[in-house]
Amino acid sequence: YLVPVVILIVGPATWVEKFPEARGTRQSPVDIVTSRASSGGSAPPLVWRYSVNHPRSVVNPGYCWRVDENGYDSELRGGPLGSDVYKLQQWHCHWGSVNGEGSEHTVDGRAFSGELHLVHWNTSKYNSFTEAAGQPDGLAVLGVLLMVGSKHDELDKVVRLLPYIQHKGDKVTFSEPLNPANLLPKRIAYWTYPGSLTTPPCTESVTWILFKEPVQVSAEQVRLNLCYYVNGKNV
Ligand SMILES: CC#CCNS(=O)(=O)c1cc(S(N)(=O)=O)ccc1C(=O)O
Ligand SMILES: [Zn+2]
Repeated sequence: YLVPVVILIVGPATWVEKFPEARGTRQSPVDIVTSRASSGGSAPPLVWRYSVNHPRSVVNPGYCWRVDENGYDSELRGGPLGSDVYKLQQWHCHWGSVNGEGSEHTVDGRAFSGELHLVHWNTSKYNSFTEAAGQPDGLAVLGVLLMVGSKHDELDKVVRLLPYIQHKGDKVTFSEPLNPANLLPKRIAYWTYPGSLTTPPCTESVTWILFKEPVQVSAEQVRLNLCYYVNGKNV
């Protein structure tokens, strides 16, 4: 008695069929092999400024949760970004289906419980986020590795809203003051490399800046993210 087996192959292995960029030469994420990283030499300091008191929207785009900055002003400059100034467009989080895995980047083969991405676009050279997202120097993404530890109060301003965006396309707007700078680690040492979006269209338009120091989130905050992921609600 043969049981019909249907194997649905989705995910990175099939992306190249629909998104040719996915077979490029600067694809992300990568494993950071720390022994092969060169020192930053005389790169200028990386500096950022974010607006705090403006309405933001939390959206369920289907691959995690995303906070839109709604065009309010901000600046990221210096470090590997040359003389260009970048502006924060959105920030989002990647979680795994079980604790202890879920980050996109790994460090010496080690995965973390999640990874926060703050997506900025080059306002010195381009007129819109969409235009910048198609250019090799168009985007700069700050990556923050997440590990289980103490509760993260700033991130909790978003995590507590997740029950209201349980399905793909759901959106909730909030006005509580929030400073994205508080999502970053205290020690700002980072690895940087030219890469791509980690999900389709996998465009090779991202200067990745991944902070070395993980940030702690509580087990409950991981569980809250997982429960929506595990129940197939794609948050
Ligand atoms: C036009 C265009 C575009 C890409 N948008 S994004 O850069 O916010 C992004 C960035 C990333 S990531 N993980 O590379 O930062 C993932 C997903 C998205 C997305 O919303 O599609
Ligand atoms: Zn991301």
